[in-house]
Order: sequence, then structure tokens, then C-alpha cells
Amino acid sequence: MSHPSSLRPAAPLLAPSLLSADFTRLGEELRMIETAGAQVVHVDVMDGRFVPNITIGLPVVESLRKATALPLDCHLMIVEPLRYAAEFVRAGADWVSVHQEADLHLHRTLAAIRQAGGKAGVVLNPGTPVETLVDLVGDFDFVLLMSVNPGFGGQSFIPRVLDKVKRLDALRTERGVPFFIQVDGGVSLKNAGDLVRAGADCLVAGNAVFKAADPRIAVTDLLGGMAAGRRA
Ligand SMILES: O=C(CO)[C@@H](O)[C@H](O)COP(=O)(O)O
Repeated sequence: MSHPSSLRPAAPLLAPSLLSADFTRLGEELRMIETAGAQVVHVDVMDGRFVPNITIGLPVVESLRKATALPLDCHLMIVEPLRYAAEFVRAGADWVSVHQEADLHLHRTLAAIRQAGGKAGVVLNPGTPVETLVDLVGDFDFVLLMSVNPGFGGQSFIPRVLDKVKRLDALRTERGVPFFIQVDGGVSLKNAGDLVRAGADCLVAGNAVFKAADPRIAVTDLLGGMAAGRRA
């Protein structure tokens, strides 16, 4: 698949997921990933209903906003995301993504995120086909493909997402619409190059960064693996 360069960011982006960070030292963890070269901060918001876990909410996003200049990428794993999506933009999120499976009014929610000034993303669980998005192309800025079932960090990568990335990349090329493709779950050096080669533009990594022996080196290595995938 050839990629018209205008359809992809200049370089692939790494978004460390704070879910795997030390919550007692969030400010230091933010500075660490920023100085190591990560370009985006991924924030997992879970409500204990859409997924079986509860994490963080608006007040923490407001605090993160004060602590970093990097884009805050809030992945909402919540039911009825229309109720809160624009609130996250107002709290300081730059990107807000909502699950297609959680939203009966996805078109409206995406419009609300954009209207509040954010980049609007749709998230697809491993079992949701990318073809379900064909009638929304142009209404979102990015698609987040889950490569694990959402809810927890540290799970194993589901390789079938690679085919979904390729199909989404083909859709973007066919329509000539420059949305970017993000992948989240079990991302590591073992799959980062393949994901970027398939068409991914932004990789989320939790354990592969924060649970590494040296998280700074992990960021450098992941960025290197991703760049190699783009060159291939
Ligand atoms: O959204 C989620 C989990 O639901 C992710 O963002 C995880 O936090 C990624 O962690 P790793 O799989 O990379 O450890």
C-alpha cells in the first residue's frame, strides 16, 4: 500500500499510557516521557460500566493539563460518552476518543468534541469491524484500534489488528481523507514496526514504557522501531 504523505503525520507518534505509570509521581512520570521524546500523553478514562475497571476523571485531566505541554489524548471507556466528551476538552484534553460500541449517537458526539475544540476519535474494540466507520469518514480526526479488550494494561497483543490497520489505511487512501490511525494494547518493540508499516501513525504503550527497566530507553527504542517501520 502506498501512502500519500499528506494523509499521515510527518513521523509516527508514541503515546505512553499513564495507566501503567506510578500514580504517586504523575508529574515526574510526565516529565520523564516528555524529555525522552514521546510526543503525546495517553489518558485512560474508565467508568466501571463500559469496562470492568475505574480509573481517573476530569479533575486529574485538569491537573495533567497544568503539568505538561504535550497533547493530552483521553480515551473514554465510558457509557453514554456524549454526556462527558466535550467536558474533557474543556478540562484540557486535546484529543478525545469514544467507543463506537458505547455510543448510540456517535455522529453527534464527534461533532460535540470538535465544537469544543478537540480532535475527535472513534475507538473500535477488537471484535468491531473497521467497515462500520465508512459512513462517518470526514466526521472524525482519528481512529483508535484496540489490540486488547479494553479495561487493563499489560495484556497480550491481538495480532489480527494488523489486518484492521491495513483495511483502515486503504479506506483513508480510497477516500483521500487524512484521519490518523492509532493502536492501543500490548504494543511493544516486537510489533511496533509492523504496526507502522501497516499504516498506524500513533502507538499507545503502557507497560512497554513504564514497567521497563529503563523507561527512557524504552521510549527511545520504541520510537526507533516505529521509524524503521515507516522507512520499510
Ligand atoms: O486502553 C488501554 C487498556 O484498556 C490501554 O491504553 C492500556 O493502558 C495499554 O497498556 P499496555 O497494553 O500497553 O500495557
